[in-house]
Amino acid sequence: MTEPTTKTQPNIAFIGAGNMGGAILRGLVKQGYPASSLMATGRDLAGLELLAKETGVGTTTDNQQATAWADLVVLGVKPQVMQAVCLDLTQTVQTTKPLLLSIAAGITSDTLLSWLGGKLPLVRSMPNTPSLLGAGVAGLYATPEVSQQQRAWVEQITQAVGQAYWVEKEQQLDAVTAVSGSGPAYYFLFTEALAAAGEKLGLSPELALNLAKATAAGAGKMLLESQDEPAELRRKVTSPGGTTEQAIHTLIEKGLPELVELAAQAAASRAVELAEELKDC
Ligand SMILES: NC(=O)C1=CN([C@@H]2O[C@H](COP(=O)(O)OP(=O)(O)OC[C@H]3O[C@@H](n4cnc5c(N)ncnc54)[C@H](OP(=O)(O)O)[C@@H]3O)[C@@H](O)[C@H]2O)C=CC1
Ligand SMILES: O=C(O)[C@@H]1CCC=N1
Repeated sequence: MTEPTTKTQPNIAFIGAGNMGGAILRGLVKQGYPASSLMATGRDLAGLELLAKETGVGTTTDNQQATAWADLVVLGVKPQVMQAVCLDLTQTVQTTKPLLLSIAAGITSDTLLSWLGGKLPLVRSMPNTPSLLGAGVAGLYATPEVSQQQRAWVEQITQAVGQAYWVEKEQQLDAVTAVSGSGPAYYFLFTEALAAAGEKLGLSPELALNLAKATAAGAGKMLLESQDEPAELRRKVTSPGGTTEQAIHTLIEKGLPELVELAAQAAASRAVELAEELKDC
């Protein structure tokens, strides 16, 4: 067995560097993480070449080779291919005992470890794509085998691309998925809908989209930077008897809060379903 390393900047292999894994990897490179300590794998050689050119990281189609080199292995493939990827890595990880970091929705640590051949230090993370811009947020859950040093690695990497929050119970990651993992898509949908509404009110498509996008970005910045709670920020836009009041009244009367709750419940339920579907496939 390899001795646990005390490195402060571990070698990190991304097994799959697509939308999410690629966002974290690019975020790390932007934050100055040494490219020589990063490696990405995939099946598409041309895509890997482009990634290597853009970021300077090492690339390979050989998952075992990347895993054997790494102190920390990010499992960044889709849930549906995770089992095959893990089974192929069993011997390597049981020999070198790296820290595993799964970003897959749903799949539990028990299932992942059963595919990886038994006990290993494993963290499950639920990140989101704004990580690409250093504006991500992730929920993290660690299995008992994860050392303090390994927790520190995960925090360092996660905080290089955004905020990191540990959860006590693994199940809570499904709620994190429903709120922040999938969440960017909800805000994008709202922006699309607001832009479409602007068009219907007579704006050009370009202007309507620019207004909706800039408003989402400005509101997001206020949410992060203001001392006020969201409800207070909303109150400050809402003049009594004014225009906002009418819009907010319509959104609430037509059930936006209930709709959001239903959507989040659907996402969390899907995470549970995915875990069940994939457990024995
Ligand atoms: N997208 C998101 O917003 C979020 C996604 N996640 C999770 O991240 C994971 C990946 O999702 P996402 O990034 O969207 O998916 P993508 O399809 O964008 O990325 C998956 C990557 O895996 C690579 N891949 C597929 N098979 C293999 C293999 N056998 N060996 C190595 N690499 C492989 C693909 O590259 P190639 O085609 O070259 O093989 C691809 O780049 C999922 O488990 C998802 O639940 C979590 C939070 C947010
Ligand atoms: O849609 C998905 O399943 C993944 C997980 C969270 C965001 N994207």
